[in-house]
Parts: sequence; C-alpha cells; structure tokens
Amino acid sequence: MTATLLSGKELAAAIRAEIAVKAAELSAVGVRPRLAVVYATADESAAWYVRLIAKTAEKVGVGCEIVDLGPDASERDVRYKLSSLSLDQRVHGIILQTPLPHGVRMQDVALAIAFEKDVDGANPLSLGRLVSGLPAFAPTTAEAVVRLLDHHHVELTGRRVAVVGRSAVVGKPVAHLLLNQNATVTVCHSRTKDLAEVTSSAEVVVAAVGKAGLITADHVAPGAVVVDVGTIPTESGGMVGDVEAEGVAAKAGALTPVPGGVGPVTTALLLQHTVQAASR
Ligand SMILES: NC(=O)C1=CN([C@@H]2O[C@H](COP(=O)(O)OP(=O)(O)OC[C@H]3O[C@@H](n4cnc5c(N)ncnc54)[C@H](OP(=O)(O)O)[C@@H]3O)[C@@H](O)[C@H]2O)C=CC1
Ligand SMILES: Nc1nc(=O)c2c([nH]1)NC[C@@H]1CN(c3ccc(C(=O)N[C@@H](CCC(=O)O)C(=O)O)cc3)C=[N+]21
Repeated sequence: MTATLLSGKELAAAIRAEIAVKAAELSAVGVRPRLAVVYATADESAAWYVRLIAKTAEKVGVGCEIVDLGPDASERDVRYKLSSLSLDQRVHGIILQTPLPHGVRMQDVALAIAFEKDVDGANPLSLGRLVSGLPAFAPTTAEAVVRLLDHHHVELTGRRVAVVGRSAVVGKPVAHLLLNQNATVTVCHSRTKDLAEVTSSAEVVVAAVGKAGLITADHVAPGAVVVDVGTIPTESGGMVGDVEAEGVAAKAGALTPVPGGVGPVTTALLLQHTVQAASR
C-alpha cells in the first residue's frame, strides 16, 4: 500500500483567495489589515516561518511588521513590546513566535497580547475560551490540522486519535479541537511509556514534536491517517517532519507531506484571523 498524500496547498490557496477579497474590501474603506510578528529566538524553524508570513502577507494585501527582539530578550522586554503593539491602533493581529528565550514563559507574556488581536490563540484567555467552547481565535497550527482533515473528508467522530506532543502552541489545543469534533483523543509526550504501542492503536496520529523521523512505520497501524506537524530545517536548506515519510507512507492509508501539508494552511489561517480581527 502507498499512502494518499493529503496536500495542504489547495486549501491554503482557497483561504488566501478569500483573504485577498476581504483585505481589498477593507482597504476600500480605509482599513489596511496589519499583523505584527514578534520573535526572540535564533531557532531556524521560527525564522523560516517569519519569512514565509511576510511573503504571504504581501501577496494577499495584509501589512506585516516584523519585530526581532533577539534571543536574549527578557520577560519584561517581550511583555513591553506586546503591550505597546496591543495599544497600537494600526495593528490588528499579533503573533509571538515560539520558542521563547530561556526563562521566559508563554503563559506569562501572552497575557499582554490584547484578546481581540490574539490571532494565534496564545493568551490564556483565548485558550480557556476555546476549551470552554466560547468564540476565540484558535492557535493556527491546531486549527490547520483539523481544517486539513476536514478538507480531505477524514471523519473524526468516534475515531481514536493519538496526538504526540503537548505544547500550548500545538499539542494541547489540537487535542481540544479534535475532542470538539467528537474524536477519542490520547495525548502523548516525552514521558509516555511505549509510544509505539499507543500510536499504533490509533486510527489517526498527529505528530507535533520537532524531532525528525521520530514516528516510524512501527508507530502506525496499517491504513491509519498520519498528520505531520513537525517542521525541522535540514542542513541542505530543506525541511523535514516528525514522520519518517518513506517507511510510514508504505504502511499508512494517508499522510500529510512536509513541506506542503499543515504548514501552508497554518500561514493562511494566521492571515485570515488578522483580516477577521481587522473587520471588527
Ligand atoms: N507546521 C506548522 O505550521 C507548525 C509546525 N511547528 C513545528 O512542530 C514541532 C513541535 O512544535 P512545538 O509544539 O512548538 O514544540 P515543543 O518543543 O514546544 O513541544 C514538543 C512536544 O513534544 C514532546 N516530545 C519530545 N520528545 C518526545 C518523544 N521522544 N516522544 C514523545 N513526545 C516527545 C514534548 O514532551 P514534553 O512536554 O514531555 O517535553 C513536547 O510536549 C516543531 O517542529 C515546530 O517547528 C510548530 C508550529 C506550527
Ligand atoms: N507561536 C508560534 N506559532 C507557530 O505556528 C509557530 C511558532 N510559534 N514557531 C515556529 C513554528 C514553525 N512554524 C511553521 C509554520 C509554517 C511553515 C510552512 O508553511 N512551511 C512550508 C514551507 C514552504 C517553503 O518551502 O518555503 C510548508 O510546510 O510547505 C513552517 C513552519 C510555525 N510555528
């Protein structure tokens, strides 16, 4: 068997087309949607994403402001910047990239992102509302996973899903969104004993770890749907995921590619949230 590739490119293009229309409508009434991208890390995956956001924003008519605080920024530096962007009338959306400098915790600084500008769902208020079933922007990667599965008609109701990774940016919110879709969700992490046993009893596996090739054919059931969230830059300038694609594709029923899977949908949703924030 060879797994069907679940591309994110078509869905991302459809979302971008919607954004371009909305952004033009807003410009016509004098509002230029604007996103601020804040980062304080030397992480290559984050740098890659920042460049991609800037490039895509320009294509769809969303303004983009990049703020590099440097990898040695303090909690106070990060919080101050987020507070001033929250007060800045020209800015409609704010994303703070992870990872953060050593000792700076997302849950502390993200409180400084105004709720209505929290387009990547980082503020504990957004996360709490999401879990409670109230309207809020979801973390875009988590939303991208669910949108991509829906786009490819993967049924989630009653399905056993294993999520690998429990970060506040991906693992935890995606587990909640999947729960909202009536999946039966198991969340795995670095302390999980016998990861392969847990994941190979799932019908859908979502890998969000950041370790190249961690998920092998031994980790997946024959015919399973595998979503690869990992984006690990390679030395040759490319990008690989958490899934050992060749081996897994020979056993799974469907697999999201890296690049070209979850990533483009994530970027498109971030800009869509920004346009939604600007239209309020
Ligand atoms: N495609 C996209 O749009 C996006 C991609 N990413 C990518 O996704 C990946 C994950 O990102 P993020 O969640 O921020 O990363 P974090 O480093 O914050 O979290 C990684 C998670 O993986 C768990 N983990 C680590 N090692 C293992 C292991 N051997 N077995 C099982 N679980 C393990 C950790 O467990 P513990 O909690 O116990 O430490 C942790 O929960 C990265 O490659 C990142 O670049 C991120 C956002 C968007
Ligand atoms: N708060 C926060 N939220 C994030 O969502 C977040 C973050 N921090 N920190 C860094 C990671 C990394 N990340 C990527 C998203 C999309 C692509 C992406 O679209 N990649 C293209 C690559 C296209 C190309 O080759 O240029 C693809 O997968 O096809 C990559 C990486 C989001 N992250």
